Parts: sequence; structure tokens; C-alpha cells
Amino acid sequence: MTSQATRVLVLNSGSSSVKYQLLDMRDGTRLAVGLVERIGERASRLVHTPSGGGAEKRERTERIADHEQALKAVAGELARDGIGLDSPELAAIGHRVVHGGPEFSAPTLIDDAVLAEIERLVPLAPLHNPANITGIRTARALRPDLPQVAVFDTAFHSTMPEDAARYAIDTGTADAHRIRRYGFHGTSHAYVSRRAAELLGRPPEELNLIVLHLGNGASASAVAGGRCVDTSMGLTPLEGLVMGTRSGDIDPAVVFHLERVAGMGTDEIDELLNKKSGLMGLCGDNDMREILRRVDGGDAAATLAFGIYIHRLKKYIGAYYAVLGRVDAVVFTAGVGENAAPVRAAAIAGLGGLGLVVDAELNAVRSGEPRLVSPGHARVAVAVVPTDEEMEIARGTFALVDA
Ligand SMILES: Nc1ncnc2c1ncn2[C@@H]1O[C@H](COP(=O)(O)OP(=O)(O)O)[C@@H](O)[C@H]1O
Ligand SMILES: CC(=O)OP(=O)(O)O
Ligand SMILES: [Mg+2]
Repeated sequence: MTSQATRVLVLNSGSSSVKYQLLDMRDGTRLAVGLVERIGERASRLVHTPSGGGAEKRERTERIADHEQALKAVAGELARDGIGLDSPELAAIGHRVVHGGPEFSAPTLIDDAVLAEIERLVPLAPLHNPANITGIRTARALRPDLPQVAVFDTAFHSTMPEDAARYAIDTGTADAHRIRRYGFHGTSHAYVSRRAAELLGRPPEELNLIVLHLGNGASASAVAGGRCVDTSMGLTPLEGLVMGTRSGDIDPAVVFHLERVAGMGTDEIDELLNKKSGLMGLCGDNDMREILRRVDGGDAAATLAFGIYIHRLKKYIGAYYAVLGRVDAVVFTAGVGENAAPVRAAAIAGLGGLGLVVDAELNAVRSGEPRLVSPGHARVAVAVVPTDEEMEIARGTFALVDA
């Protein structure tokens, strides 16, 4: 790596999309942000926004057959702005990898052995890891000489004590199959915990936080002194909160019942719980904006879906309050947490006895900045802190290659 190589390209490859950012780690400048979506469909879409210099957003709709073609299209857009993959200023490519299993608890330089291990973990994250692997393979083919770094969703949660990480099932079976709670969205929980400490003007080591990452996938975590002590997702990203299309917590016997009584197969049940449940399963919509519109219009299914979503969220706030013993702040983040004021208000409503109160006026403010939504006199702060998983991945990547 040359001394002027300070840029990191971050790739967050999903099953049918690639989100990317090019960052300069000298000062955290964002040089480009973009998204390729509907990969494999007839009309895929690429949106590329070069930052600074008043450059215009560019948008294209065309067929992009696979992740390899998507990455080549991204490389083409970056090259057009003179910041292509061949630039000597590029230090590394950082990849979001969702499941790191028991092996990976820190950003890791990718070689053949690491890639093989990430592949071995596919059964534990069938929706996520395969896309991450394709992203890595393609990026390696485009720039074989460049360091490629994997940053794992599970890493931040590796500090969970065994009491929180173990399921109460037969230990031999659990160990033989690596069955335990791993947790996800870790880069978000880590980044948001740090930014929340800055907002509160206190060192992270002194703080107990409940972080609520509410996006399409959603998870809660209890963070004590900057370390995760419990989180709501488990072996896979299916456990915990009600999500856009995932059920979150259910009695595992529901699965046996569906097999024995409803005659459903394992793959069918997997698809039901991961893709046809949650808000989508309850009311036919997974976009919180649409659900809030329907609730306002008095729609009964949307109102029930919202109620179930909020009830589960409250249960986790209460549970993590008890796990932590003392809470300094409850922090909302991700698409729903950052933007949906009614979700924040409803989740905190009635928790005055725990010192949790939301100020209606502060909660209604729309802003991209970290901010408090609790009144000045509140015993426990309630905050909104926009997440930035790409920046956290870039930090982890650059720290490794710059060492
Ligand atoms: N203004 C808004 N009000 C309510 N919900 C919103 C708003 N903007 C975005 N969202 C919600 O955020 C969700 C996406 O969150 P995001 O963190 O981007 O998810 P992911 O990264 O999992 O795709 C959408 O499903 C949408 O419901
Ligand atoms: C792990 C996970 O649930 O990720 P996402 O929210 O991006 O689906
Ligand atoms: Mg997300």
C-alpha cells in the first residue's frame, strides 16, 4: 500500500442489491454513494451519487444479470468520476459479511481460507452470506492485488456472556452444530453506541445503552460500557423483534405444528417465517411509511400489525432494562428508528415509571443529526442516532490495512 492510499470502497451486497460507498479515511469524506437494486430482474436500477463539487446524481435502468455485472457497472461509474478501482489512492475494499460464526470477532483480511470459512457459514445465514461471497469473489477478480477485508455483523456481539449467548438445549447437540446466539447488525450497534456517547458527552465506558436498530431487519441490543451484553437476534437474523417480513420470536413448536398438522415442508416454513411474516404477513405491507398511513386511515389490519410490532419492542426495552440494571439512554436507529416518530412515541409510551419519556415536539423534529427526543429533566435519555454501517465497515477495514 502506498502512503497516499487512504480510500476504502465499502460493499454491502444483499440478495438482489449492492449498496456501496467510497470513503477517504483521512477525514471521512464520502466520495461516492450508490446502490444497484433488482439485480437479475429485467429492469435493474443503478443510482450513483458522486459527492462534493455539486456533481449530479446519475440513474440508469437496465438489465443487470448478476452481482458480477453489478460490480462492474459500479466500477464503471467510479471510473467516470476519476475515482475508479485502478486508483493508487484505493487502500482496500471492505465487505459487509453478515455471519462470522464463532471464528470471526474482528475485521479480517480475506484469503482463500477465510473465504472458505465464510462459505461454510452459509447454512446459518442463507439469505445474506451467499450475496456477500459473490461480492468478495467479484471484487477480488477485479483487483487481485488489493487487500479485501471482511467486516462481520456478528463481531460486536461476540462479547456476550454465555448466559445470554447460549440456548437452553442439550449442550452436546448445541456444540456439535455451533448452535448459539450470534447476533447481527453489529457494525450498526457499535457505531451507534459510540455516537450516542458523543451526543451524551460521556465516555462509552461509563454508559449503559439500549440500542434499537429498526430497519427492514430489526434488532435490539444491551450495551454496557461499550460492550454488547445481550442482543435480540440469535443463531440467524430471524429471532427477536417483529421485522418487515420476519416473524421474530415465536414458539419453536409452531414449526413442528406446521410440519405435522399443516403438512408444510422445511423450506416452505423457512420462507414463511423469513419472507412472508412480520409486518408483511400481518397486514400485507412491510414499509412502515405505508403502515402509518393506513393506521391514520383507521385500517384494522395495519393497526393490529403496528400494535404487535410495538408490543414486542416494549418487551425488549423492559428485558434489557433488567439485564443492564441501570440505563442511561434508549437509542433509536435505522430507517424506521430514525424516521418514524410515531414508532418511537408508541414504544416509549407508558414507560415513565422506568424514567423513560418522549417530548412530543422534540420527537417530531426531522433531522439527519444525532439528537435527544426526551425532555431535559428525564431520568433516562431517549435519543435518535442515524446509523452509518458503511463508515463503520470502512473504519474497521482501514484500521487493518493501515496497521
Ligand atoms: N419516513 C419514514 N417513516 C417511516 N418509516 C420509514 C421512513 N423512511 C424509511 N422508513 C422505513 O425504513 C425501512 C428501511 O430501513 P433501512 O434501515 O433502510 O433497512 P434495510 O437496511 O434493512 O433495508 C423501510 O422499510 C421503511 O419502512
Ligand atoms: C442481518 C440482517 O438482518 O440484515 P438486514 O437488516 O440488512 O436484512
Ligand atoms: Mg440495514
